[in-house]
Amino acid sequence: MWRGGSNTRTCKRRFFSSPTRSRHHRPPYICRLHSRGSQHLKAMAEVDHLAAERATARFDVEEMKVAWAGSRHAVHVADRMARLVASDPVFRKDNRTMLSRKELFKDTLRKAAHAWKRIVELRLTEEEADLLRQYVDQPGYVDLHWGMFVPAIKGQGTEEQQHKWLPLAYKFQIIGCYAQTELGHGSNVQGLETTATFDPKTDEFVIHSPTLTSSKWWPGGLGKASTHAVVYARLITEGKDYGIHGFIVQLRSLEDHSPLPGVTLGDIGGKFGSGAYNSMDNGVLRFDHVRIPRDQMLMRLSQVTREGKYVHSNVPKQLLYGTMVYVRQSIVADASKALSRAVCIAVRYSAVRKQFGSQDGGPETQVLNYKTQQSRLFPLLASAYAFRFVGDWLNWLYTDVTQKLEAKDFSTLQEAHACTAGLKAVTTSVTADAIEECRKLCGGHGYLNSSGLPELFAVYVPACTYEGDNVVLLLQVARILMKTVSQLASGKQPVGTMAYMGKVQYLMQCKSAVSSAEDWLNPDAIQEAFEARALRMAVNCAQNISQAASQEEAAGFYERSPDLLEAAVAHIQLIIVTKFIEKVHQEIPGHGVKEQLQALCNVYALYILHKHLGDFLATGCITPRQGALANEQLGKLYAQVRPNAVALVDAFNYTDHYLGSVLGRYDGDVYPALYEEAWKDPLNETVVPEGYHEYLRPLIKQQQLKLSRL
Ligand SMILES: CCCCCCCCCCC/C=C/C(=O)SCCNC(=O)CCNC(=O)[C@H](O)C(C)(C)COP(=O)(O)OP(=O)(O)OC[C@H]1O[C@@H](n2cnc3c(N)ncnc32)[C@H](O)[C@@H]1OP(=O)(O)O
Ligand SMILES: Cc1cc2nc3c(=O)[nH]c(=O)nc-3n(C[C@H](O)[C@H](O)[C@H](O)COP(=O)(O)OP(=O)(O)OC[C@H]3O[C@@H](n4cnc5c(N)ncnc54)[C@H](O)[C@@H]3O)c2cc1C
Repeated sequence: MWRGGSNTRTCKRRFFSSPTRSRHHRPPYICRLHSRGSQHLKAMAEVDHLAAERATARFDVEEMKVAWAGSRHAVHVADRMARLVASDPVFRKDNRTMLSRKELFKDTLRKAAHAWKRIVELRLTEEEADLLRQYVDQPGYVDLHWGMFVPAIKGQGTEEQQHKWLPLAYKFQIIGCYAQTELGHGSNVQGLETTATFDPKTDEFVIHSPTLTSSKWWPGGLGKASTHAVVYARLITEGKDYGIHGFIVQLRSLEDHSPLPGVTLGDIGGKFGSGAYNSMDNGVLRFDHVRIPRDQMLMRLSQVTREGKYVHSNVPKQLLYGTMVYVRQSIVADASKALSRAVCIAVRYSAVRKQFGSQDGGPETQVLNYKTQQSRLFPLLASAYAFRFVGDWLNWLYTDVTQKLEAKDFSTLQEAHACTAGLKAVTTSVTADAIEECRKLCGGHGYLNSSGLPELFAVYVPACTYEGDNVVLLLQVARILMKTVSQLASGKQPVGTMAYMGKVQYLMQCKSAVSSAEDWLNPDAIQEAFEARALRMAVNCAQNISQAASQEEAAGFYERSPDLLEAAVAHIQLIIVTKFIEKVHQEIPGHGVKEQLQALCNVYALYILHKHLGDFLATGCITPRQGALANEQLGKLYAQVRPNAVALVDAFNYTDHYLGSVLGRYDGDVYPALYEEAWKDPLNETVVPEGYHEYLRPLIKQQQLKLSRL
């Protein structure tokens, strides 16, 4: 209903199975040991500046790739699609930040059309096509077409409507977007102002923008590309306002792309950063009494009859928000991709970059060997893995809930909302901050566009806002937490990710048994501390709300909202830690793979504990001494991660094309690439800059003249 270091054996398989593979898929250093193809390998090894790093890895990188991707099949498909994109000149993106907005938009249209052509020519499956688009790596109208327009019709359209509209969308005979947000309201969906008034005389809805603030504002793909939109508007029939509903509205002519009568359309203007999200035509849309047939109201959840009678099916009205739930779930999966890209760049570059001599006057130190660099970078590496696994779990939850909804079982709707909203908020906030941290970890060169990090940040950071502002979403989680706490007294057993709250008697008074740094390696110790912290924070909030506002619960919630945010974050961090622990408990094949994931899981959990030590201490879950022991163990774990760091990012299996970073190159040959890249800047097209004769020469001459007069 809602739908919308490697061993030689693996090296041999990789290398000889694919002799034409591109530079960024060079086999690991250890492959040099293999006799066949040794000349080729030797030539490559000469430029593999990270070879020594790869040789220190204590696990099977190929098997880690499988653990990361989810299956051998997933590695294989991703590898094929990534190489297909990387080898196609139309998909080049190294010049993107130097294009004007118009050039960039046209380039996006060209890439989207070419991607579609390749998808059709090669008869790619849906999975392959999704991956291909992902590796093209340029935000554009297709994201909204496939990511929101199609899912909205699938989730909210009747079978008849799906039958009519989906084939058109699947073949790109129409291009659609998701037009919900308005100039005046985004977070508050119930506050939207656009109206859809039923006219029984003509059996049509009249779509209208009554005020400036009711202009649709932000929808991606709306500005220039879309021919259709799912428009959210207040349904008015028989003089009554029935609130927000979805409607399929044609916006542009299918002949010449001009706006239809009564429709005003445009792009809302340039956005943060060069290149970046400016490839997307986020748009503005106004309606002046535009008429659409009645059957273009999405009628799966509720209907308007020919006579104008409103009928609501016997389903929760929140199903209207199903497309957002679907996309929030995808955004969580996407967070681990963005974070792992940034971390891959920062880890490789930190292994290449050297600063200051060693104590004994020997060679300079790799910056990756500085403990401060490790303590900033390795938690981010661990977070990338943590988000990857929680994203997989969330995808499972989403599929499970969808199946239940099909069977009219709505019991897990709240769980799906809380998990998608909360995980979307936490993973995107952490990822956005982490990309910026990776930029700083790369020093000055990280600030160059050619590092890939400024653009990655600029593209990623709106994820904290779109599909629900993160604060607004965390407050939704907090509300559900407060509801759950209030139900504990009545003996109602919480379920799903809230089940731990059922252990309230124990968790409210338990004391951690940790007495040595190693004790923090015990997953039960970690789990208990995180559960106790989350529950105690939630219970404290609930108590404060009831004490602070004896008159109104809503007023108390409002007063305590900053604390509630923190309680929601604690609950979501518990989910991430729990899912990572569960993952590590599974059977994981490959030499050393499980051990590495275990270490990363501990890094993730103990880093969060260290960062939020105040919460753990204030709620009395652990003592200051136990907090210090956790930090001590964290230091030991960083030392354990260090020799594996480069191989752990190699396991993401990203091509140099996808990374788009001279600092993150697979071969680590950073300096020639940086040097070469600089000369490509349009400013270097002429030796003497444009403007010299107008502005520089007269200035210099004027000063010279003044001096000569002295
Ligand atoms: C690899 C691919 C990756 C991504 C591909 C896609 C590309 C993405 C590009 C980005 C495009 C961006 C698109 C957009 O931004 S679209 C617009 C998104 N807008 C929002 O997210 C708006 C946020 N606001 C809301 O969701 C709601 O207004 C809000 C939930 C905040 C409040 O809603 P409302 O006022 O109606 O409700 P209440 O708070 O009073 O809650 C009432 C009850 O409903 C429950 N609830 C709320 N939401 C949901 C839901 N989604 N599902 C289920 N239940 C929900 C809530 O818990 C309350 O329950 P109770 O009554 O039991 O308390
Ligand atoms: C790049 C991008 C792409 C987008 N694409 C689309 C799209 O395709 N389709 C579409 O319909 N929309 C789209 N949007 C719009 C997006 O969904 C909204 O911007 C988003 O939901 C946030 O709403 P807002 O802008 O109204 O923020 P506001 O709600 O105005 O937020 C402003 C501030 O107020 C705070 N705030 C708001 N309410 C509360 C509250 N109750 N309690 C505490 N604090 C609060 C927020 O935390 C924030 O700090 C896009 C936005 C961006 C940036």
